Amino acid sequence: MSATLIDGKAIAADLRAKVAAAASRLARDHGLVPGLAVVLVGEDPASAVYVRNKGKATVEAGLASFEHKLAATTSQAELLALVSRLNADPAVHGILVQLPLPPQIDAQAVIEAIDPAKDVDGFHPVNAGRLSAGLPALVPCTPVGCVILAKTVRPQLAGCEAVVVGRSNIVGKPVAQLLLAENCTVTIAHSKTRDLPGVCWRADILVAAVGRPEMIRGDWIKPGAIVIDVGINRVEAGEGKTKLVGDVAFAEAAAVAGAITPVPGGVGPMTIACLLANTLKAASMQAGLPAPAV
Ligand SMILES: Nc1nc2c(c(=O)[nH]1)N[C@@H](CN(C=O)c1ccc(C(=O)N[C@@H](CCC(=O)O)C(=O)O)cc1)CN2
Repeated sequence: MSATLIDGKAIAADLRAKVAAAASRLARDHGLVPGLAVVLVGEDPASAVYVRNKGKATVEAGLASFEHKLAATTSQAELLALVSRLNADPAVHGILVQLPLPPQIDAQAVIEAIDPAKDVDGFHPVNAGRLSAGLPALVPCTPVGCVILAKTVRPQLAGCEAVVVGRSNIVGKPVAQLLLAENCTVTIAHSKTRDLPGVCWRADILVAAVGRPEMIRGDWIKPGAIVIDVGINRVEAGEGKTKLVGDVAFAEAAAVAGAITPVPGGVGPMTIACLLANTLKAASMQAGLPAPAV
């Protein structure tokens, strides 16, 4: 392996510590304790772990955590009623409904029911629109984490060729917008892209957010590129065991890239750290205070 390993766990810990320090100043100077409500519907084991980790990280950063666990049979109307109560609750500054949701619930309707000012996931069309217009917004956590990680290697991204593989509303599109805001030349590639290896090979910064285990091979990567792997795929590891792999074939890619994020321990931990930062920002904005720099 010749690439520098980008240590998402350490960078996320540093961001969480900065959020905790800013939260403590907010409480001391303004008596304001940012509150984050996380809603879990159903018993998906991975989602339950993520929600538990979010609650723990929230409390550790000195923020208030409100957890709502609903049965897998919860109706859309029941979930919308809870969102409406959280929108009206002054102790709740951020609302996150864990995805995926059970099939009887229309996730987009739920996202659109969240007050955009409390939308710490940054998924509401108002926030998505503001991001694409270059206006201040609550920005999705995983994409912000990707850009922070890339900038630890190359603080000035202006002029870089960036290729984002994946066009989801949650990662692909917002990360492309953020890279554009950094003055990168951005290509969004997807399942219908012709010559995907050739497109990836153009990238100084390659963001893989396609959700297919180890799809991006080492010989698709330009020597020296920064590779940010958003994929978290659980695959068979033999003898009845499983392991997590990203969307990038790590060992192959690490032999040619300049820097690369591992899975686990890369982008994943940044998602929760950026969620805390968004909650702090949302609480400050709702109180008419400037967003603390973290
Ligand atoms: N409402 C939302 N739902 C989901 C989001 C989101 O941002 N908002 N993202 C993902 C899940 N997610 C947070 O919710 C998340 C995923 C992964 C990690 C993480 O730290 N992963 C570790 C590995 C964890 C493991 O062992 O399984 C890592 O990559 O090191 C944190 C948060 C979908 N839903």
